[in-house]
Amino acid sequence: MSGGYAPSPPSSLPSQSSPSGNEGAMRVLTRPVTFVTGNAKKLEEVRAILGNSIPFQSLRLDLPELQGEPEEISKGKARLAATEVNGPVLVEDTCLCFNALNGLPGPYMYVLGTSTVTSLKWFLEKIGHEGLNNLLMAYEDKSAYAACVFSLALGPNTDPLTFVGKTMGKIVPARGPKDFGWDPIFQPNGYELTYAEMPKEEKNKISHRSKALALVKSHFAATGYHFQINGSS
Ligand SMILES: O=P(O)(O)OP(=O)(O)OP(=O)(O)OC[C@H]1O[C@@H](n2cnc3c(O)ncnc32)[C@H](O)[C@@H]1O
Ligand SMILES: [Mg+2]
Repeated sequence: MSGGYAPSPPSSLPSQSSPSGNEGAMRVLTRPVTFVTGNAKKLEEVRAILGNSIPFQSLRLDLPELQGEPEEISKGKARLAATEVNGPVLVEDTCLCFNALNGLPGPYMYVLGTSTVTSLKWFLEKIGHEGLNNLLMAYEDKSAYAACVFSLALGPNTDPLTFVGKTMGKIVPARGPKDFGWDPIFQPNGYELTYAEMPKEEKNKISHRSKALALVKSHFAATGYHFQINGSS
């Protein structure tokens, strides 16, 4: 595990308390939220976007992903992560959706509304940026969107909450550094640069990830979770 917080006490389940008796129930978390991912670049972005807004640490773990609707994949990952960590966790699942493609077969593609959603980790490894472009060769419509579903589970056996962020754009031949997934082939609407060509701070202002995380931050602000970590109040 990495992150700025000391090792956790054994109990991590959220508890309910109402210290003054008239403020309603307040959730006390005895551990920071653990962001679980196998992807170092995602972690970099999440760290940069969250800053110090939520006490969090990270755990590098490649969780198995059940296929299904994006929210179900993300929730499934959160349930596995919460059991693994035995505490509050945040996970996310990202997908890239091609509006022109509908219902390509295979276990790693499924249809969401009118778009085809792919498990791009697998797809990227198999066919690369050029292959992804080629999928759209026969279509004039190159429009696409990047979507991100974060799931927050406060502990094992709790129902995860989901937060969705979406950024519209188009698929273009690869431009820019190739160090993060499909960033070189996604050009967000209103920009002449691909995600990969943009300065990181710029991507983090407009990305699917930052939009979903803005909702996560609002949730934390609105629910008033109280972190009581290692005796701190
Ligand atoms: O452990 P997890 O968090 O699941 O990490 P992952 O790399 O498996 O991530 P996903 O299943 O969500 O990602 C599907 C693919 O999309 C890529 N990806 C995710 N977010 C991206 C982003 O913001 N820009 C470019 N590629 C991204 C990622 O590298 C994978 O190849
Ligand atoms: Mg994954």
